[in-house]
Amino acid sequence: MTAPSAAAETAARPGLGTRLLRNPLAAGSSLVLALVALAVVLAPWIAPFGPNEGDIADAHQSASGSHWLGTNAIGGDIYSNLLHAGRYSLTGAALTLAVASVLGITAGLLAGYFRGWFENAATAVIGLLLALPGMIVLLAARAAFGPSLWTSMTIVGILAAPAYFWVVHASVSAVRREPYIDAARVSGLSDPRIIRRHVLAAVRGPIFIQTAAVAGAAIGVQAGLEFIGLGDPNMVTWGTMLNDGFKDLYAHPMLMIWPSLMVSTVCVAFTLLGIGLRDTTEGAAAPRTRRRKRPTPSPTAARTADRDGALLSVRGLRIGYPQPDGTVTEVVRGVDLDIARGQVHGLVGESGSGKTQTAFAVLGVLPEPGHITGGSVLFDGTELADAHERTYAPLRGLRIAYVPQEPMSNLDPAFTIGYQLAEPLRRRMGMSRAQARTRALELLDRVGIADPEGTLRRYPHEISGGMAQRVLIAAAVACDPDLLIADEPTTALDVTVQAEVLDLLRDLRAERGMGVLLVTHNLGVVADLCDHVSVMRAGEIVESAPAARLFDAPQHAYTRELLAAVVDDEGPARPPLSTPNEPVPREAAE
Ligand SMILES: Nc1ncnc2c1ncn2[C@@H]1O[C@H](COP(=O)(O)OP(=O)(O)OP(=O)(O)O)[C@@H](O)[C@H]1O
Repeated sequence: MTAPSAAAETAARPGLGTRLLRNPLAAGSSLVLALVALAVVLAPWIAPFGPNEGDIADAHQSASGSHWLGTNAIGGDIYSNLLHAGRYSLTGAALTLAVASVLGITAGLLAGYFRGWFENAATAVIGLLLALPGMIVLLAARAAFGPSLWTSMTIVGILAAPAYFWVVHASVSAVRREPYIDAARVSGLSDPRIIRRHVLAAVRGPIFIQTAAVAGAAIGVQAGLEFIGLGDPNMVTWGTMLNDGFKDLYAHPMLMIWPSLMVSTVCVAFTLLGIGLRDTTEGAAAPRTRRRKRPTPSPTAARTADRDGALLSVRGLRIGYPQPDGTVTEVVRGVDLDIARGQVHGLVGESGSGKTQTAFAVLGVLPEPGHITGGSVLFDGTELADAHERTYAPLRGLRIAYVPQEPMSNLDPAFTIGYQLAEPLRRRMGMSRAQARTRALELLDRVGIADPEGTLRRYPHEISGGMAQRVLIAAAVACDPDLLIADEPTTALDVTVQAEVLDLLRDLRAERGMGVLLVTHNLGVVADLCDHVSVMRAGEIVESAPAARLFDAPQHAYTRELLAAVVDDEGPARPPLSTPNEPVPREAAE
């Protein structure tokens, strides 16, 4: 990750409101909608006449000083009627929006985030709604409940819910795999909070755009329904005005033109607002798409006693992925490892050897449908291998922390660094806003960030990769964890920053006495930091030894192969890539 320019480092991203105002489409359409809304809200005060108030003797008058837009067939003032009608038309559209958004957004969020049976049930119901012939339903409702604007618009809202559902479901399905969502979960935040703060923030752009589209459609549909006579004839709306005007279309075309103009203006303004919103929100808080392992609870394993006082003791860990043909592919096969307090245990091996899967099993965030098929993961006396989320709740983010591989992807682009550091401190440690801020400043200072105050105010795209990794380390150690799991914490960084981050981890380990599980493919990093090393290949640990011994006298042929690849004056290099997942006999050492 290269550092952005200084300008980019200090540039503050304007808020959504400011960006909207800078977009001509969004600003212009918002202005038109605001004026219309203001005029209809103030109708009782600014309209010279009440709704349909008039004298039959004044019927069909042309525009004049007393009737600015003329009068209708019963002498009602058209200008006043337009304003009064707008109240009902806009309220009806708001009702449709409320019903559609509450149903569609809630169902889309829950189905996209939790999946499972709710997703199946929700998609079935949504499919059913899409299959319903809307007009028949509205006609049936009119027959059953009589002419009612509110009933019609509620039904239109229910029928419009799928529009929200699909947009939100698709966005949540994409964002739920983002590392920053995993990171939020690993830091101990609850699902409702992650949905509210991180998922909703990432999908709000599509929701805004959809809202503008549904609002415009609701106004149009409502006018159309009333125009064909499905509305309440006692209520003045733009649709009923169209219906009245149609009766005198040829003799008095203006009776139709004025309400048509209002309906068209509002619909077009909503559509343009949607386009402006799309231009404004896209690329701002849009999630980066990168498929990565996803969290899920883990099942099955035997309970055992605490082993030799180790902080973390893994025995015979097996992880499998069910296949469509009913078999289970095991990607980790019988891993044993122990980590004492204050010890850095390196887990090395080629890409795909199962290092990250092992780390995720300890964290209880294996991606679906992966699960632990055997073995035990004992953390400070608590068995985690078949643990429920309740068991993890007091551990993840508090006693077991995680530093991920790609710093940028693990920070939520929609929130400032300060918010992302302070939120877990407030939620998990019960700190006040001021205390969390002070602690966040201390942490940023501790991890070597030169301008903690400024950094707190920045968004992830305004800091460099090295700073982002420091921020994530600060977040991980914020709650003074007993065990830190760092997955390739320096891979995404350039060499100088790598060295600094390793120094930082070494210092923090010494200060806090944390046990550290360091997942890496880089033997240089292992040599620099680890007390003990386990070498993984094809889902198995082929050699495990104190670091000094492993480097001096490697026992296994594969370890020697790895070491041979890094004996280079240039420094550490990637280990060789043997065939992944090829089973290696444990006794293959020469
Ligand atoms: N979601 C998944 N579904 C099925 N198999 C998976 C999934 N995630 C990982 N695997 C498989 O598990 C094996 C181990 O993957 P893992 O990510 O633990 O490797 P790793 O040693 O951490 O590699 P790297 O250094 O490249 O991250 C690989 O063969 C991989 O294909």
